[in-house]
Amino acid sequence: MTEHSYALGELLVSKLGVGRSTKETEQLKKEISALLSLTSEAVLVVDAEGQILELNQPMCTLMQQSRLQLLGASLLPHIGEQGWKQLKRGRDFDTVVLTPAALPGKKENVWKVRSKSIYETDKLTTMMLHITEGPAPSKKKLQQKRTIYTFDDIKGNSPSVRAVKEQARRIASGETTIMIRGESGTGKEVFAQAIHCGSQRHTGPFVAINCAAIPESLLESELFGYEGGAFTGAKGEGKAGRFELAHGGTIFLDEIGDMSLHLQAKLLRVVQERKVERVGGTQSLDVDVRIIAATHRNLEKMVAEEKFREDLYYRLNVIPLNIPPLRERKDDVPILVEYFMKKLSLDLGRTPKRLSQQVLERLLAYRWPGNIRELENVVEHFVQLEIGDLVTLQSIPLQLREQSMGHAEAERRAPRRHSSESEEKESLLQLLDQYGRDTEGKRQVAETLGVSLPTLYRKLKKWRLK
Ligand SMILES: Nc1ncnc2c1ncn2[C@@H]1O[C@H](COP(=O)(O)OP(=O)(O)OP(=O)(O)O)[C@@H](O)[C@H]1O
Repeated sequence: MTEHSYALGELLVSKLGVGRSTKETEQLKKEISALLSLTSEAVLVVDAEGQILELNQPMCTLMQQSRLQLLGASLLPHIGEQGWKQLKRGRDFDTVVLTPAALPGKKENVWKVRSKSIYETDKLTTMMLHITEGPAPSKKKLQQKRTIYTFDDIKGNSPSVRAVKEQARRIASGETTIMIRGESGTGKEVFAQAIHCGSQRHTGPFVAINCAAIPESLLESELFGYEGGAFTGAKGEGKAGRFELAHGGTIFLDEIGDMSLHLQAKLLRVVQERKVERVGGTQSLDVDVRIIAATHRNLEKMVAEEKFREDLYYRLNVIPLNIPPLRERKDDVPILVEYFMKKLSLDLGRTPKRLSQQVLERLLAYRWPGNIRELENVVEHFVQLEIGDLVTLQSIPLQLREQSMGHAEAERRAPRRHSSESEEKESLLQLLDQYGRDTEGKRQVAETLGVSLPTLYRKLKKWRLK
């Protein structure tokens, strides 16, 4: 036992030892100290105000302070007022996930705290806390658990979103092919999922494929499957394509405008006949699928330039659904912020934070080139990195600091905007200027926009910004 652990919280014993003789108190002191030193788990005792009465060495290591510094100090600076309230609200042995005040090099970690409270005539006197530290669950992990979106999950109250939701609800129950148009991150896949859920096919599979994210050479076999031995590296037993996998359900063909003319021809056959032929195969398989396609590209222009087949365009564009970009429905920003704040805080075991008026104004003035996906990322940044309860201008991400402009300025610039495509180029240029054009800069731009690095490179190539 160390010299310090003998000190064993004079404070603790002075509380627990009330009414005992000095000898008994001394004995109790030693026993508690010995007990805590026996475990390699981090354990802490606090009083009803959060003052640290006793703790063991593993707890000191976790808090990165010496025992002398911690004894008698308050726990509140380490877990925040909100964290303390959460703990006091929790029931005995519940696990409460708290964000510790940033410890050097451990910004992303959380504390899982189990507690046992001691009362004296209904009044809380002491709390025993057992703490384990671990990484916060990643957003990716949480998204893997994500269930499929329904219309109720599509947030936003602006007239344009209400209208498109209403239109989507009406067409969901049919079998018609749908073309969803909208910039990256506006929620095209979210709408496609909601339509699937609102259709007769909701018990069948929803299969999505991003035609821009998969190299041309692999896309064909991904979509249509292949027979064993069709090419070098092909699995012996062959593989079903996404169309086969979507049998009885819905297939979502994202970024359809990025498909090569060769594959467009193959796709046309499936769209017309609902039959697929695996690569290297000779038989046609019937597939019962509803097709929802999506793109952010100007397909009409592509058809005029003979980059997209006209016949396929008409086959796919039976019912067009246009999702407006976020900058055209700024009324939705506060609603979406609140929604993501609640959802991500819950997912990540954090306490929801409020936004200062200035931060809200910045969010409203920003142009959101990455749309709702970017907004979700910004809110996640607040949840993960802001320690206090209030998000202030100091903790907003870089792109909001430098790119946003006042309302008046935004209004003044609005009429000069061109098509959404050249908007995209302009936004990319701004972000590249901001983060730099080296690999790290590009990685940050991709993260800001919520797209993968290959997608960003594709966009840069498209706009000759490489
Ligand atoms: N109306 C909405 N309500 C709630 N969340 C939304 C809404 N729209 C989009 N999202 C969120 O934004 C994220 C991006 O949406 P989605 O993947 O559907 O965009 P997209 O338009 O298909 O993008 P891309 O073209 O880049 O594939 C989703 O993960 C979802 O969390």
